[in-house]
Amino acid sequence: MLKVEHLSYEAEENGIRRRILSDVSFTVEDGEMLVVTGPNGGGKSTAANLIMGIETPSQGRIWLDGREITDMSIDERAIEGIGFAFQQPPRFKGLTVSRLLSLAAGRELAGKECCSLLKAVGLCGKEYKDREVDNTLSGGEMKRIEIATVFAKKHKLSIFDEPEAGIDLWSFSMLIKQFEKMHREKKESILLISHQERIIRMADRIMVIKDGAVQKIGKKEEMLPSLMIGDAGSCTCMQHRGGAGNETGCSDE
Ligand SMILES: Nc1ncnc2c1ncn2[C@@H]1O[C@H](COP(=O)(O)OP(=O)(O)OP(=O)(O)O)[C@@H](O)[C@H]1O
Repeated sequence: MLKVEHLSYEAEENGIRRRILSDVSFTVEDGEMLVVTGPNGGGKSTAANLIMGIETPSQGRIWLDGREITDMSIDERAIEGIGFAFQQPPRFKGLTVSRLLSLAAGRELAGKECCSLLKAVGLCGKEYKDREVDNTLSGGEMKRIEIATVFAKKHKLSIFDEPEAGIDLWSFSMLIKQFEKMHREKKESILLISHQERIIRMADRIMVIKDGAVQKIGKKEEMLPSLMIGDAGSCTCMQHRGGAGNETGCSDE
């Protein structure tokens, strides 16, 4: 279980300190899917970055399975069992996709394993596994490879920051199936940041972050009616309705 207590974050911009996140507390229970939504600039990614250790909180504490991780590095948190898919994934020139997946898995993956991870995100393994993780990959391809790196290993908590961003409808449908499978198996907790209705509807609980604070948190059934009429502070969750299912057309599994 993830427990976040009284998390605050301040950043300096042009010499002025600005409070980005203010007294945010919540939990993600074992096997639970918590979807975080809310208006742009509300502080969702900042909260995720603080959990992963990418940013340091000015106040507050974080625990994973009863162990405090607040002062741990990103690497230590990864070892503790947190997986993270960035909103804007970094690129690594000189590294192949299969090498990146092996690094993420923590062991050397066979070609077939790489192909099946890539297939799960709608990419043809044969075409992509030997490509470099550099600027030659499109934004959507990069995003899907990043998500595959999280699928490469079992975590206690997997965090996905707007997995839908830049992804076409067909690949999105495949992605949804993967999230549904993960959720059904309940082997790990999932924190998903999203504006997408289909993702929001998968949640056990929904949390709305607005103006750097938790505006609302509750069970999906209680939260959905107000979200769907835009009561959550111009929540944009109805913008992107997922498309029809499709396969990669890849025969390498
Ligand atoms: N290091 C920083 N320095 C200055 N401002 C920052 C910093 N990090 C975040 N911010 C600001 O904090 C606010 C929250 O940003 P954040 O990326 O967490 O929002 P978000 O809810 O994830 O938004 P979106 O839905 O658009 O992805 C934004 O106004 C952003 O510009």
